[in-house]
Amino acid sequence: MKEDILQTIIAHKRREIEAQEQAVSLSALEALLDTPMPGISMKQALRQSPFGIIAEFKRRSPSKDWIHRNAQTEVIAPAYQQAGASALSVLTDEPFFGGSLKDLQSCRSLVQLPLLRKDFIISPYQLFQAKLKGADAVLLIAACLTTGQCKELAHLAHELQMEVLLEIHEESELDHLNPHIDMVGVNNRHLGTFHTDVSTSFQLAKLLPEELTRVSESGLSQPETVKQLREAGFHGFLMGEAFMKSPRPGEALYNFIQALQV
Ligand SMILES: O=P(O)(O)OC[C@@H](O)[C@@H](O)c1c[nH]c2ccccc12
Repeated sequence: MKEDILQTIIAHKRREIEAQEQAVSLSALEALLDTPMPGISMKQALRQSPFGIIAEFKRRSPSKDWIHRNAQTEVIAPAYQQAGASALSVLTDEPFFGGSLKDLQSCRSLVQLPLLRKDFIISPYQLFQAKLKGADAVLLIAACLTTGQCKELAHLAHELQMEVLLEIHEESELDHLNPHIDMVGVNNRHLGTFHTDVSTSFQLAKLLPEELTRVSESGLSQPETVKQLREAGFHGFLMGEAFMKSPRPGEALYNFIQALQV
């Protein structure tokens, strides 16, 4: 039987949060935060850009292993901004993606773009961490949450002045939509099996609510595909590996944006 990697990651995540909470309690974390101030709007940035690329900082993944082992935020984040990214997605999961909250915090000090905390968020604790480290938006993955949990977390994210990107992979997960969702992302990769197919986005496009900012995620590498997705109604395009596998991800993004213009 194929092991479902998502279950493994979530089990790990629960233990990780438990340990973190033991070191610094939720109320201690809350006390560190003054009245939350609005962040930089990711949905606005995506709507305003003719390109809408959300460039991801990702060192490794369970499906590809190491993509860019020694990647440094100090080099890549400013280069992404310079190249024309609309927002940055920063993986903060350590064991499976080689990221950290430090990476997020570092990116905050380096760029003025909206930052998405990309992790497997299952607890309010992680939302406080995200805000404290400078996130403007958080990812909530429908496959990891009940509709009730999703609503509670999205509501808290808004209270903390962060926007919410809800990730879905199939039509049935649209039941996770609630009034606190700002953006809906269609992940072309199934998180359990890693199978990636861009037609997932094209198929779900017609079912996504008009008022939400729409993002297509994963497995994107061709400018032509991104152009077609835009025509299908998407505003944002979350891309990691296509750039990170290059020794100079900023340059790879620059070239990609050039190609979108022809
Ligand atoms: O590297 P890619 O194929 O361009 O994919 C980026 C991003 O969509 C992917 O990293 C991702 C989408 N949803 C996730 C949830 C958790 C971790 C990672 C992801």
